[in-house]
Amino acid sequence: MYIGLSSLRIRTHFVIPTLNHKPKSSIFSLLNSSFSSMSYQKELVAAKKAASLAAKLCQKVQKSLLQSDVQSKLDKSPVTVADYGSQAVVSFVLEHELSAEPFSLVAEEDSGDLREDGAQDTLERIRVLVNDTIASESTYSVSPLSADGVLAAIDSGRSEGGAVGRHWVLDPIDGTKGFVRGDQYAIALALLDQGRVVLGVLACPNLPLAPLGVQSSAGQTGCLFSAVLGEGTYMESLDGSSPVKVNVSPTENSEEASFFESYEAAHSSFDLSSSIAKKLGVKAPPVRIDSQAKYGALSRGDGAIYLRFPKAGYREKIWDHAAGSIVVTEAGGIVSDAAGNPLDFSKGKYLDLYKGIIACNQKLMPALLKAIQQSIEEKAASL
Ligand SMILES: Nc1ncnc2c1ncn2[C@@H]1O[C@H](COP(=O)(O)O)[C@@H](OP(=O)(O)O)[C@H]1O
Ligand SMILES: [Mg+2]
Ligand SMILES: [Mg+2]
Ligand SMILES: [Mg+2]
Repeated sequence: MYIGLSSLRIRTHFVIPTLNHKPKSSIFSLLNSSFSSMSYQKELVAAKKAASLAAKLCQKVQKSLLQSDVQSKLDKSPVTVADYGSQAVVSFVLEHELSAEPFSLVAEEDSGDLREDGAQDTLERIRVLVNDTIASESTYSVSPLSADGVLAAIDSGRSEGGAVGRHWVLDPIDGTKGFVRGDQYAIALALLDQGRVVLGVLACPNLPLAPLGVQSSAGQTGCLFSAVLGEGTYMESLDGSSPVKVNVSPTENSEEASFFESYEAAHSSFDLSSSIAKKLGVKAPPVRIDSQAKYGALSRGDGAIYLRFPKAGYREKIWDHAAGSIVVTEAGGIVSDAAGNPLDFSKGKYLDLYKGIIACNQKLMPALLKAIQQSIEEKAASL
């Protein structure tokens, strides 16, 4: 359903059926039921194991990060030995655990820079990290990976994804800038089936188990979020605890809704989000944290809204949102572009979207879409 709002056609995404809120009969419910009859239990176990092991590697590196561990990619963004190591570990675990299935992985990193002259020491550091991490998992009795084996594991993430078949989608460290700063980051792994996200796992080693803003006595950190289509979202400790079901904030009152955005000002327009928050009457200041840890925190109701408005021309990648989006939708939330259109993960590595990405519960969405459109129009008029 669409409603006209100014010149833009806004999709009232809040009535588009999700598995939790499906109408009695529609093409969507038929589609959903055919997906929900499938079991992804084996894939879920493998994904949780892969993300948890990769998190171990990242935690070890973050504790004693060396200057030489951080490099710059061609686009000037940072990459570390932990990004590469995490990608190799996830790729190894998935292939090992799911060896009977065809394997396709769309992942952020590739081995190009590690094959350059002068990268041998960095590659050796990654090789040792990867082998130590795999050896720490007692169920694997495999011989250590060679440098070529590590490069091959990283490069098995070269798939383009798409609308046909199954594809894993991996961000080995989402929020590398946060990781380097010692702040939040996430290992984000999702599974696409026929272009749709059907499973997502987010390992957030620095996220407190207690809600943000609430001091727990133990102050334990390290959360693992997991979601399967139609089965809800669960959170457990990365150290191992029973998963608990989580839900997005139920608030209908936008004045009491706090919102998340990037820590990095270059990743999202803070001006736009501030104008939107003002229109909604939001009283709390923005909660700025790195990575898809924002989706995890939103899924358990720590805040009620996520706003992300990259600069014009920036193209969002599927690995930055696939796992986070299902973690939020299975917790009862909605994730869409700034016009209310659902995110389409079936088009390869990139997401085509209007202005940005937003998330909140169903009740807040109409007011949020209206505030966004008004703020965008005001900004355009002031230029
Ligand atoms: N100019 C830009 N605008 C929006 N996102 C950007 C960006 N430059 C990089 N990013 C993405 O923002 C991600 C981090 O998101 P956040 O701001 O929520 O922490 C990065 O993931 P990586 O750290 O995996 O490269 C990167 O993909
Ligand atoms: Mg990156
Ligand atoms: Mg990322
Ligand atoms: Mg990354």
